[in-house]
Amino acid sequence: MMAIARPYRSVLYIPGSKDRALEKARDLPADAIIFDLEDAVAADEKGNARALLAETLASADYGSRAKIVRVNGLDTPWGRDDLAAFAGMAVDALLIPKVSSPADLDAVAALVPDLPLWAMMETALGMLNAAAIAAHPRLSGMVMGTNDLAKELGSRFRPDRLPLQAGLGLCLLAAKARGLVIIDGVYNAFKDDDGLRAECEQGRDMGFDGKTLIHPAQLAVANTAFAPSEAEVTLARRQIDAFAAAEQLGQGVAVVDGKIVENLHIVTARQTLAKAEAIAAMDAT
Ligand SMILES: CC(C)(COP(=O)(O)OP(=O)(O)OC[C@H]1O[C@@H](n2cnc3c(N)ncnc32)[C@H](O)[C@@H]1OP(=O)(O)O)[C@@H](O)C(=O)NCCC(=O)NCCSC(=O)C[C@H](O)C(=O)O
Ligand SMILES: [Mg+2]
Repeated sequence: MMAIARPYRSVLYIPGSKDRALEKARDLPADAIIFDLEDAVAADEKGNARALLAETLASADYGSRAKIVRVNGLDTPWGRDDLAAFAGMAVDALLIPKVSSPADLDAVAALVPDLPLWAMMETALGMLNAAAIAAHPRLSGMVMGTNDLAKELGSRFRPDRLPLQAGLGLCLLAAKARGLVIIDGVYNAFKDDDGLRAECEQGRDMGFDGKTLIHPAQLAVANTAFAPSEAEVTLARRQIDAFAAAEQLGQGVAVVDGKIVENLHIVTARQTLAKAEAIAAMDAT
């Protein structure tokens, strides 16, 4: 498993057609931005949004935020033109919607020789093929599309997301097995902070790197939920110190707060500290 090199606590969707939102995002505390040409843009706005976004990304400075463009699928009238417009741009990745099999990524990879690809995981077939999709050599990230997934499953929205757990778990396993970034789906009720917090906590507990968001008001909750807390950082330091002291005595196990600490826990502790440092560096920019 590969440690993530940059934080992805908050990944904000911005409709590529909304110039005010595109401008505002330059100053928002998002770790990454998904510039969306797919579902957030109406059919008769697709061409204008593509042109506006290409012009914006060529000229605007989004600082250290990761820049990801979600294109339309190749099975739509706009997919090919989207890929042509952004294949040579200085963005961090292209996000491909509704990826159901590695062949969907092959088709994009043939048209985009260089950029890393990310996959929207949001179809029933995509859940079943998650391991094969994650193994694609051009893939570096996955994003859960929980709205489309719920639509395909015919499931109801529940606070515990029980109907989605199988899909979330399969994609998480697939991504982690290949060292990919994996981001949880959106929380639609963008004025409900408590509901968002609960869903972020659930995603963090499961192992997601962060959450996709639809409104700036959701940033603070996600940034807090997916960062190591002060207590976690303090515990990580104490575990590292205690284990080092145990090793000095020729022992392979330490005890902290009544719990054993072995070498594997030190790996996690070091990852916690590395993540906290990466976040501090991000927040300082
Ligand atoms: C949800 C919204 C339509 C709400 O828009 P609005 O009513 O304009 O919100 P506010 O008036 O509260 O906005 C306040 C200011 O914030 C800016 N703003 C709003 N949203 C964003 C944003 N996403 N990024 C940046 N800035 C944003 C407004 O411009 C206002 O600025 P100011 O004028 O200075 O006050 C709207 O938030 C929205 O369109 N959100 C994005 C929706 C979207 O991207 N949907 C597609 C992705 S979700 C999806 O597809 C998931 C997946 O595929 C699945 O299947 O699950
Ligand atoms: Mg979707």
